[in-house]
Formats: sequence, C-alpha cells, structure tokens
Amino acid sequence: MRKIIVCAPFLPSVMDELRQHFEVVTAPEGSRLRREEVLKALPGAFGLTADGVRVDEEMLEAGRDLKIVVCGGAGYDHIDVEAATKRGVWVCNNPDPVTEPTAEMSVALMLAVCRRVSEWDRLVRKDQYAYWGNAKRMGTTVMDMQLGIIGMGRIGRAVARRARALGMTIVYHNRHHLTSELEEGAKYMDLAKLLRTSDVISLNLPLGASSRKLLGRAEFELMKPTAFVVSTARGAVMDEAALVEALERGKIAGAGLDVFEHEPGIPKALLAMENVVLTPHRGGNADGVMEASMRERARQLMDADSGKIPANLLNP
Ligand SMILES: O=CC(=O)O
Repeated sequence: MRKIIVCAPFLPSVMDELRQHFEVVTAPEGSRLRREEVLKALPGAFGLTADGVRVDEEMLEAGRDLKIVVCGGAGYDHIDVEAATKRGVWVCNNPDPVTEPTAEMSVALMLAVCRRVSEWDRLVRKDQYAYWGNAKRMGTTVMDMQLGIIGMGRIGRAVARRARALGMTIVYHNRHHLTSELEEGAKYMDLAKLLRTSDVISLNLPLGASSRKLLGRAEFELMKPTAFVVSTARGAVMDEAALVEALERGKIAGAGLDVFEHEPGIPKALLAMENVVLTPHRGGNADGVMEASMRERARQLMDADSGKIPANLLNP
C-alpha cells in the first residue's frame, strides 16, 4: 500500500475508504497536521492533501516520492504549481463543489451590503425599529445597477447568471475575452473602465502574481463614491490598507468581504464600519459541500494510485 498524508482528516466514512487503498498518515479528528509533522511524514509518501499547509520547494524536496497533491476548493495559491510541475508532481484542485456556493456568497454579500441587511439586523436587535423613517439609511436596490465582475471563470460566470436574474447589467474583466456563449450576457470591459463605471465590483479571480494587489489606492480612486466592492476571491487581490482608506475617506460606499489578507486576522477598522459586511471565508463552504469535496479528493488520490489521470488536474 502506498502512503498518503491527509493534513486535516476527512469525514470518517471517507477516511475508511482511503484506508482500504492507502496507508494514511493524518491528525486526530478535529485537528490538523502541523507543517513539521507533514515534512517528517513526506519521505516515501505518494499523495498529499494540502489543507492549511503551504506546498513550497521545501515541502516538495521533502516529498521526493510524491506523485500527487490535491486541494479542496477552487483556489490553489498555497501550492507552488510550477515547482511541482518541474518535479513531475500532479496538482489537482476541486472547483466543482464550491463554484455555485461561492457565487451565491458573492451575491449574498452584494445584497447584504447594498440593502444594509446586517446593519438593519443589528439595529433591530438594539433599537426596536427606532430608526424607521431615517431616509439616509434606506439602502440601494441592485436592480438596474451595473455589476463589474473581475475574473470571469466558473465562479464569475455563476455570479453573472444570478445577477442577470436580479435585473443587473453585467460587464466583466478577464485575462482574455470569452466567447459569447460563455459570457452569460456580460460584456468585456477594460479594467479601468469597469472600475470607473460599475456600481458593484465583484472579485472572482484567482490570486497569482498578476492579480496580487490588483486593486490598490489608484484603483479605488477610479471607482464611483457610490460603488460597492464584494470579494469572495482572496484577500491579497486587494491592497487591504488601501481598501480601508477608501472606505474611511468615502471613496467607495461599502464592501462585502468573505476573504482577508491575513486570515483569520481582520483589520480592526473594518470591524467598526457599518457599511461593511464580513464573513469568515465561507464562500465555498455551505452544508454538504465539504463532504462532496472530500469524496472528490479521495477519488483523485485513488485514480492516481490506479494510474488514471485524476479529475481537475492543473498541470497535465
Ligand atoms: O477558498 C475557497 C476556494 O478556493 O474554493
């Protein structure tokens, strides 16, 4: 039996299935292996599930026998895919279970911040309707607004489908133009024009060298003072300090954020802002999604073990 390392244990039923095929190194339920523990277990390992560990040169060097690294979710910015490819290690992500839930969270954050859902909720609990009639605090309907989606991959397109049903006009920016059947009724726009003209800007792109701090001070300057920014991507796609400053100075109207630059840390200033809705990186993680993702990762490992090309291979 080949050895695999499961950094954060899967559900018991999935672990049982894996143990029928592999010698499994993992952590006690409810915990996860620390980096040093993973490094120690890597020699001789065939597979690794990279949950909460950075797979870099040091890991790959320790894992000289690795054939496959799998990660849950869509984003794989914690894995050095180029280094893995050089060493002939397969890297797989798992976008299928998280695509629709993440898009839904983008829309949930958009509606929550535009219609001030969290803010109203806090007021109802505190204040028992005392705010009725305060016209400045009514919130903004998204109907007829322009939504600018940055990153028109699977998740961005799933956001576009939902936004269309809300009566929004949709534009997108992406590394490349899409064919019209993939555009979901959206129109391509260059980034500066999208930022200048959109009422809501949704970040749905992966984090990589070209997208790190894509939105900084200059970009927030371009936005309308009435614009909202929503992100379920990665915190580092925005310069978080510049975002805080833009919110503090009223350069934009509000933000809905599921992701942060230094999770689980959230800038204190954001916690104090009423026009910001915050969720703890739950975009892709609705009930049942984790189980589906664990089963898919187990399938990828077992396929690789039996010599099949696993699904969602990033570096074929
Ligand atoms: O963060 C979640 C994902 O990358 O799917």
